[in-house]
Amino acid sequence: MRVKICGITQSDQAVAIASLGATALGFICVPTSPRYVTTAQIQAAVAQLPKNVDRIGVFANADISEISDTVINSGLTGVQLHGDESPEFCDQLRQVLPQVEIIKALRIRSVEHLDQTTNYAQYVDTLLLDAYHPQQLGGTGQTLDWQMLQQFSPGCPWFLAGGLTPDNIVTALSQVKPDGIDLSSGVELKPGDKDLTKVAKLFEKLGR
Ligand SMILES: O=C(O)c1ccccc1N[C@@H]1O[C@H](COP(=O)(O)O)[C@@H](O)[C@H]1O
Repeated sequence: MRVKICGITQSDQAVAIASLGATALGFICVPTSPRYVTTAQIQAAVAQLPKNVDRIGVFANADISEISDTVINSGLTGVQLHGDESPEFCDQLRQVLPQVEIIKALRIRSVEHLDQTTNYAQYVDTLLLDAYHPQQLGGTGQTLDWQMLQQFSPGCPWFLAGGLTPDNIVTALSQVKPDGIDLSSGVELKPGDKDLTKVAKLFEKLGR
């Protein structure tokens, strides 16, 4: 199972988290986020990472040229679209960045909202389900209703996100069978400052 730790702002923490076992690291490219990092900061972190660790840039309602410039200049291997991007937008982005993993994040309000995942499965590599928050786009620490996701099988690989922590991950994975998990605020001291003790506890709980 893939394990993505998101909201990395410091190169030394990126290296430490990769060596603890993360298979992907996420960098927030949304300027309003307290976890926002510049292209130069991503470049500095990425330069020190082993090649087998995926480097994902998180965007929300950015235009294709901005995403493409950031990917090319910082060495990202994937993009996570966390805003209101349409399936057509995902398809256009894929034409521009054919080698880059496209992850569409959907913020799920209720079981009915799960239906929209079918519109995206053919245009993206991976889906990511996050909890809905009326004011914030992500990094909220709010969990999804895991029971509602017991039968979830979108036709492409998917990440479970939203309020996951070392303390609730075993319960979450006893109910849901995603291809990957994504954690941010649940392994932080404060926004953008990862707690390496919590990250180590996560991998211990995962039996790795
Ligand atoms: O973390 C942020 O600040 C952020 C800002 C804008 C879009 C997405 C963001 N984070 C993503 O939110 C989910 C869940 O985070 P949490 O575990 O509930 O704290 C995660 O995928 C982050 O990539």
